Amino acid sequence: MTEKLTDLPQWKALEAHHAEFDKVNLRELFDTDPGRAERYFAQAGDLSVDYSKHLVSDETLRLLLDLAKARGVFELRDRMFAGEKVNLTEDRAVLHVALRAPATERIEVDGEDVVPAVHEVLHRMSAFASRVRSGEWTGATGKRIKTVVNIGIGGSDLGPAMAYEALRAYTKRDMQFRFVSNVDGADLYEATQDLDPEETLFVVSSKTFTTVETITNATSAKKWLLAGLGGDEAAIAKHFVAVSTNDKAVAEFGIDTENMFGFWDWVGGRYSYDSAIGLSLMIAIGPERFEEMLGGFHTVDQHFRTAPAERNLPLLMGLIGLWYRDFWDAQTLAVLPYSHYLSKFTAYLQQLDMESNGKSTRRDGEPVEWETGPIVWGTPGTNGQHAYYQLIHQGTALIPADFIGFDRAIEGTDPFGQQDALMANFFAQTEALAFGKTREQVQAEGVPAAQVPHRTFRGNHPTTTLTAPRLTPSVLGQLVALYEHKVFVQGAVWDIDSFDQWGVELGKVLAKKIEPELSSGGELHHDSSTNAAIERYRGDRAAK
Ligand SMILES: O=P(O)(O)OC[C@H]1O[C@](O)(CO)[C@@H](O)[C@@H]1O
Repeated sequence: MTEKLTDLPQWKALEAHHAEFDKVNLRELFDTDPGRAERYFAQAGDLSVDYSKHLVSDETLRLLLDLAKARGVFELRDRMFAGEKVNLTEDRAVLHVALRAPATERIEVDGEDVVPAVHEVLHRMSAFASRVRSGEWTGATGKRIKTVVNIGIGGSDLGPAMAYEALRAYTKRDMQFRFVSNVDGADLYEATQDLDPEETLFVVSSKTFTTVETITNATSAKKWLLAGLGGDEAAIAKHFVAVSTNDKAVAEFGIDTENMFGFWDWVGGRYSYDSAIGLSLMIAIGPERFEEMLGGFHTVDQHFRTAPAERNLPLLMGLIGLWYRDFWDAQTLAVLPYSHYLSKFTAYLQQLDMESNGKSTRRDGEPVEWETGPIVWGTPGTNGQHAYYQLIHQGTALIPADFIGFDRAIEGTDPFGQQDALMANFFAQTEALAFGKTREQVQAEGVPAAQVPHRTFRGNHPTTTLTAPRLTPSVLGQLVALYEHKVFVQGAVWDIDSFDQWGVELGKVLAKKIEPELSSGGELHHDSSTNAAIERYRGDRAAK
């Protein structure tokens, strides 16, 4: 059994440090330390991170790094990279890093080098994507494919959907890409109602190929296709491909395993969009761009693996997040990208972070006695500024926030030159959050006395300023890898298994039980609230 986190001297030192530090504010920290912005700055690949607007000092960082060392974060990192089974509860290796390893690298799982298989699948994906893009791959009636519909959910949807949106400027504009995830029939209906089945390709993405939502949507999509193509079952082979680790279930569903792109149980769903799960994305941006993206991931993998602790960005970001979560009782983390293309980035991070670190059981099965993963939320700036930033500035909660911005717009996407207006807000917000506006400053502006308290900003709200020259496929890969490894660092310190997700099971099992009850009219055996809610539903359902 590992030593309890809160019993460690390093933890206790941080508690004592926090008690002292609590009284310090960012104004003072900057006033008394002119070198702060320069010192609290690190880079990984194209990513620059200024963490000086955090409630940390040299001492805080030293103590946090001590904690990481005491917790064996580096050892666990090395074991992950070496293909050891660090996903304890599922007895699996955790090797998303192998998905972006160059062909020259060797990474073994159970004595077998997995890198050649990764590249073999990438080659098949590239060949297929190129055929669809060029029109060489046609539908059953000989028409070229104009729309690709990805059917998947969770990691089999959020990753490709987020990355498609992020890299939209690099996509093949004479094709359309849609992402269907919700078992609500409206999702598939809206995605297909204006499509021609002859020109539509479905990519059914599911690691397990048993996920109810995905199989339900894929079954309905098959009906839609067959209805549109005169019921010719042979057409399925030209309009359906699968991405999965489960070839048996793919074959049973009726998709030829020749048209299946595989991956492996050592790729977690939320860590999978750089595997074959990214097939629809690869069709959209092309194999070369996809490769650039993988290169970006790899750059940050290497950084995480080799950069010294004091400059190691995933480590620093993970530890600073933990500082707020465990010592300042900050319950949430806002991730605020100043890029319209990153509109789905925070939703993607929600699964990455919350499904990984939303745990309360230690690796040895005992309950944790400290806080674990934060609630991750946020939408792109500047929209959020006109909605919920009020609470960040003047509410009562402490909300650390990651601000993500770019020095230049993607070529051709800002024809009227609005990038400075966007980024002025980016810089303004982190400045306002950190330093606020004192009562004296407000008074000096001649504000009526009654309004002064309302127009005062206490400041001292911590933010990370993360920038890159431009949003490219490589930079997207770098960003995602940064957050993947940050989540890893936190899970390692918290002593939880960041790679299982048992918490999603109970609801799934109950839904399976309840679905037939909704139409059967039989006796119900739930609690009184659930029974009554189902009865009301049955009544309304019968009335329609
Ligand atoms: O790819 P699959 O097997 O359909 O799973 C989809 C998602 O469902 C989950 O298992 C959660 O229910 C996620 O971890 C996963 O990304």
